Amino acid sequence: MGSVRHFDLVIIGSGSGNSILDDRFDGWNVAIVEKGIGPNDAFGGTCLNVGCIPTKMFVHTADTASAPGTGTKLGVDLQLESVRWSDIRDRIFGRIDSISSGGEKFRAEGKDNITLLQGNAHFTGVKQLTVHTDEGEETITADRFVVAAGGRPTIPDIPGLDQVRVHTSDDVMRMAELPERMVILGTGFIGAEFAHVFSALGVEVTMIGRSGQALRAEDEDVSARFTELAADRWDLRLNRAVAAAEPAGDGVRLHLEGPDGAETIEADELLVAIGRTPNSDLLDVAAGGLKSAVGGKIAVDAQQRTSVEGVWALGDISSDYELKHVANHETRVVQHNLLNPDSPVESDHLVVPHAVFSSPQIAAVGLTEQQARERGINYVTKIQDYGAIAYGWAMEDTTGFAKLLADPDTGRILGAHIIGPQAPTLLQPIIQAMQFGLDARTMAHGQYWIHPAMPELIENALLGLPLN
Ligand SMILES: Cc1cc2nc3c(=O)[nH]c(=O)nc-3n(C[C@H](O)[C@H](O)[C@H](O)COP(=O)(O)OP(=O)(O)OC[C@H]3O[C@@H](n4cnc5c(N)ncnc54)[C@H](O)[C@@H]3O)c2cc1C
Ligand SMILES: NC(=O)c1ccc[n+]([C@@H]2O[C@H](COP(=O)([O-])OP(=O)(O)OC[C@H]3O[C@@H](n4cnc5c(N)ncnc54)[C@H](O)[C@@H]3O)[C@@H](O)[C@H]2O)c1
Repeated sequence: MGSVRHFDLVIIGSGSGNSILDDRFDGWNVAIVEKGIGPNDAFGGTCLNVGCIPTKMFVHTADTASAPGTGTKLGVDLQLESVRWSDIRDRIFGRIDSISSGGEKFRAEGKDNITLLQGNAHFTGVKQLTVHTDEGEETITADRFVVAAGGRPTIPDIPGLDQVRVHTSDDVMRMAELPERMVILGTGFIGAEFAHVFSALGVEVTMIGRSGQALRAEDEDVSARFTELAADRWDLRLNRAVAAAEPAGDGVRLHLEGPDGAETIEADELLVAIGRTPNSDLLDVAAGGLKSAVGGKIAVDAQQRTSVEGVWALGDISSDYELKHVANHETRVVQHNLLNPDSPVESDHLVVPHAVFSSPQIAAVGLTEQQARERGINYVTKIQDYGAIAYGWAMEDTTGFAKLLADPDTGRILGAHIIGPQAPTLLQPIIQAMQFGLDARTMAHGQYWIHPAMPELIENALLGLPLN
């Protein structure tokens, strides 16, 4: 081994890990290691480059393109004249790519005490990392490490898949042209969001799921409603296994096994969205002495400490949740614990919400009804339709609802599930109530609710809970 540079702190990953560094670290000698993500090897991690932010910019665009569908029932006939894909794509990435390259420049040149090492890294010992940069291989050590190396799209082992063009969320938003037909494998978050985006922009979408429901991790009523609506909008093939893939002209042909036997599907493009794999394998965390948890994630305690003293992990590589707001929270915990070793704090994962920005939107927090049942928890529910509140009449909504679960004796809110317009925004006051211990009765009666605004959905759901 040549000369080994030693740092006070090494951070692996420029997604959430990049937010650790502020002025309080000015006296520290820090290295941040990043291999680059997506087709352009970008700086700044998943959310900025290939995740939350571009997808939601596409979702908003898709919502706008869907306006004719919602206008008709209101008596407003609209027409979608054209979708300028390259303009949409370039507008979105014009904004994102410059933020990414600005962040990279700042990290590379902005502070004398921070070194940006660009390249693939893997552990070669406890608190020892080897980085493969363009200039060659460099081994570094540090007193403290933060592992924030995230995950990557999982590619299934399907015969013939290596012979066809496979898109993942990493590159599908940058396609040169919109295809006529797209097949999406997976009916989870990413499948549901991209099915909305591409179908709203005029692509014929076929969605393949291996179970009998789309978004099956959601509350059973929400998942059932979403599945029903998805089947109206897309060619939804459930209970299907993909037996093989092969090229078909310039596109792809999939051979499926389903309830009615064998079938084939052809499309111009294939998007695989069946979950994500933590990057702990590529990083060889075992060589660094880091213990793994279920699914290959790095095991951490409530302070985000790994099994090696002085090494923390956060975000997708260690968290049970693959959500940016969770990664951000864990980042703040690690930041505090680095700066205040004598008064460490713990991550709070008690009330973690999520949202799926499909059409309709979905947002949820707390227990699903199936979880409450399985755990033998005493609960009551109320399902409040959008169609039964004034703003729901204005929207002529006939499919959306909010479902609440609460403890019948104390009124404590146990879970909330919303499917319909602005679901994530409508959920936020419930998250607040659950986090700060506000019970359903006090929440419903103890404040004004703006009339006739959409949060009346929540007010009515709370009032309708059959509490003792
Ligand atoms: C399509 C999509 C949409 C999403 N939408 C949402 C959403 O709407 N809301 C939400 O809350 N969450 C969303 N997420 C999830 C969210 O993006 C992630 O939870 C979050 O970005 C994880 O952050 P992180 O810091 O843990 O990892 P990342 O941001 O993935 O950062 C890890 C970094 O480490 C680098 N790296 C990895 N291995 C190495 C190595 N060996 N050497 C050097 N560098 C390495 C990677 O290149 C990467 O830049 C979405 C995810 C996807 C894929
Ligand atoms: N709005 C958001 O917050 C948002 C958006 C996108 C992604 N994300 C995060 O990214 C993660 C990854 O998203 P995702 O949609 O890839 O994963 P997911 O876990 O949401 O869904 C994957 C789906 O693929 C299925 N599946 C797994 N293996 C399969 C196989 N071999 N063949 C067919 N189907 C298979 C699973 O049963 C599941 O239904 C999410 O779990 C989420 O945490 C969040």
